[in-house]
Amino acid sequence: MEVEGMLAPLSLSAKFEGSFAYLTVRDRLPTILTKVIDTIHRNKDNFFKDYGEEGVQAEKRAISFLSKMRNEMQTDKPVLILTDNAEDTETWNKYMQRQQDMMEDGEPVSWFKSPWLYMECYMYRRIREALYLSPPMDTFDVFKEGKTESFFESQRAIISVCTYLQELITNMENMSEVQLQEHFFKLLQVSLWGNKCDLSISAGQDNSQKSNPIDSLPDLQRFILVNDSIKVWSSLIAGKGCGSSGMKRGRVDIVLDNAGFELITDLVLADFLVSAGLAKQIRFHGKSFPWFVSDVTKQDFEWTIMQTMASNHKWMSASGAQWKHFMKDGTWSYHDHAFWTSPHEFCDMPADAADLYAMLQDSDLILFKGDLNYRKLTGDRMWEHTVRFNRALRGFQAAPLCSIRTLKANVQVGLKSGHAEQLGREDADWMTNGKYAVIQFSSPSKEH
Ligand SMILES: O=P(O)(O)OC[C@@]1(O)O[C@H](CO)[C@@H](O)[C@@H]1O
Ligand SMILES: [Mn+2]
Repeated sequence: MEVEGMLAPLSLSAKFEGSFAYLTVRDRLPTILTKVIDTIHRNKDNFFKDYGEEGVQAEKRAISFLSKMRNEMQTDKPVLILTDNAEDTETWNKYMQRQQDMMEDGEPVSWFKSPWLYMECYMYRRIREALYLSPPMDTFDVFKEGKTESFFESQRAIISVCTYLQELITNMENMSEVQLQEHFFKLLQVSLWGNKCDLSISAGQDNSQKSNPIDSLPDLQRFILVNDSIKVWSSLIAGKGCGSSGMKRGRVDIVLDNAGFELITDLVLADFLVSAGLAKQIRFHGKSFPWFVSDVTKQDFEWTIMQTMASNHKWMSASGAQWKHFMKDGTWSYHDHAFWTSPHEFCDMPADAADLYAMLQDSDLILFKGDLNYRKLTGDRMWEHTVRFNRALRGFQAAPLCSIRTLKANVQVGLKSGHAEQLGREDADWMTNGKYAVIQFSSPSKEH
């Protein structure tokens, strides 16, 4: 799928001392691991209550696996193959071989020498392995507490977006296309800024939404570096038209990122798309095991809808009830695939997850939420900032797609000449502090 004659730039890596990748592997990842160990330890009594002595042994075993990994990471030991014989174990081990083949002078793949994207994903897969090898703890979500807290701490913001949605739906019939478009732009931005609330960048510290998200939009506008909303709108309108001619069916795929407030903003956006007739079907894609601290799993997805329904706020519970209904009648569906919890760049998808690629190809629009998805779309590489987004996708063109992301890693393409330099002068951390954002669109019909 790679465009001929153009090599991809180097991967971001902790081998570049002082870089954000380096600081993440040196500081943030061990902090996250320590919190994971602490969470498991704090739940010891519960494991005993549920499983007796077997539960206590499992707790010890999991903690010992995780402490060992923390030590390997901090002393830059070679990365180990996975031994848990899960559905994706072989793929992961093959990927390690691929990385090994790319190492200079046959040096072993290791935490501080290999691509950051790979090593960070690998840490979450190893957490999974530690639990998998410690039954009956294999289904325990070490990040559940944090995700639940972040949901409850964003209650007021959740109520305000649900109220906004319900008022919008009540008045929708009399709205012109221009008015609908305006509301779409607003909800897309609410979903964009929802991405500030991830728990990986804050190493698990509270990062919930406190202010009214709709009121904050005008002040935040100037932090959106690229805003392709109008192109996203056009592709929705085009998808709608195709439905009647029997081509595509008004399908929108949302590749989810974080649970908590961000997930609510995605559900509100999805509800709006269906209620306004801009989409007939929404497919949500989540993770098949706990990932990057706050990412959505099936359990989180279902829990969030149930909690929203159970609220004693009228508009919040009405939203939850509507979402449950969408799930029940198939208008909405939830999917997971091992590829989303793999270390692959998305340009690998046609070769490494052909079934998922084929599924995405019948979408009218794919919305990729969050920073990690942007890193995987662009391969987490040191692209020049002026390189076009289409080029950085390196052939990943399943369908029209849009990345909605606050910047939390040193990769950003598609900027005008001079823009990155200006940002660098104003704010040295512009690429990693989550203050800036992009809504970046790419369509397969455009040349690379
Ligand atoms: O994908 P998300 O939730 O927007 O961000 C996840 C993330 O915060 O985790 C890493 C830090 O550990 C960052 O590089 C990355 O941006
Ligand atoms: Mn995330």
